[in-house]
Amino acid sequence: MTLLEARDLQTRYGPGCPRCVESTGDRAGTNQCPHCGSVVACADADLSVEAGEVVGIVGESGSGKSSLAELLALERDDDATTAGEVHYAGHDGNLLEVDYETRHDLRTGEIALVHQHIRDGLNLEFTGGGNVAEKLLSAGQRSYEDVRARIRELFDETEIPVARMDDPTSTYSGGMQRRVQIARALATDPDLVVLDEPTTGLDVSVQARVLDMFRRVQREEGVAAIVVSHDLSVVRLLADRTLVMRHGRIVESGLTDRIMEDPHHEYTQTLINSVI
Ligand SMILES: Nc1ncnc2c1ncn2[C@@H]1O[C@H](COP(=O)(O)OP(=O)(O)OP(=O)(O)O)[C@@H](O)[C@H]1O
Repeated sequence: MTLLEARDLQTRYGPGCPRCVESTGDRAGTNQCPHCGSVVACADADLSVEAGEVVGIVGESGSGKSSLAELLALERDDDATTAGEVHYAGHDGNLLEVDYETRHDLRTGEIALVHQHIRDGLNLEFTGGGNVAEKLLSAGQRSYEDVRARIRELFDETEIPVARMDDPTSTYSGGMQRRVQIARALATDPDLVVLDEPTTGLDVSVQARVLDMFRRVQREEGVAAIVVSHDLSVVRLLADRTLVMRHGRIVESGLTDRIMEDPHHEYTQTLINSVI
């Protein structure tokens, strides 16, 4: 079953002009319009995600991965002008055009975003449990006991010591903070989790443990995911299918194994050679 289908997604920063899209992208070798100076962070982006599937988005810094991921996670950036369509199973119409309440319901229920920067996703002054509780409360849960029980379950699942749930999140290690973000994202049993650079700021050994944990939970829960990373090894570990972005465009897509073994685009070949 197709969970999410996106067509012609576009995010632009700046005033824009009629030539922005044709003057940027892979062939133009830039994401900045030479006529008006706007940055076309992503354009012409089509993709779909099946239920339970993991789709990776990889590309160098500035290639537009976060911009695309934010559109897919229904995150609004007031600095940006956006266009395109996002359709989601069980909902009519284009989700980029729905009212605030519908967007809020989707984002506290079915679609969860794990931000690249911890501070965008967590309040470090709250306890670890409090960060997860906030999400449960905004999704309508009211019983104190049920909320505490769910937090314990989620801490267990994401391998955070339950005994630390009432400690301020600022006292957690980087790996634990990332786990709290994931626990918070999973709290309302979403169908889709968007992970933006899940390994940012973590040591290599901690990265591996967080990714292994996420892979296990993702499979056990059957939740679909979009994983954004500049690091091909992250996408290789998690993603069934991969999209490669450059200068704000998807330049290659396919099964992750195929992309790794037989990359078609010159840029993908360079990315792969740089990690081998
Ligand atoms: N608020 C903003 N104002 C102006 N330009 C922006 C803004 N946010 C992003 N951009 C530009 O949009 C382009 C795409 O940025 P984006 O963050 O989506 O890329 P990315 O591939 O996720 O990069 P990174 O891995 O470094 O986060 C970049 O050129 C960036 O400078």
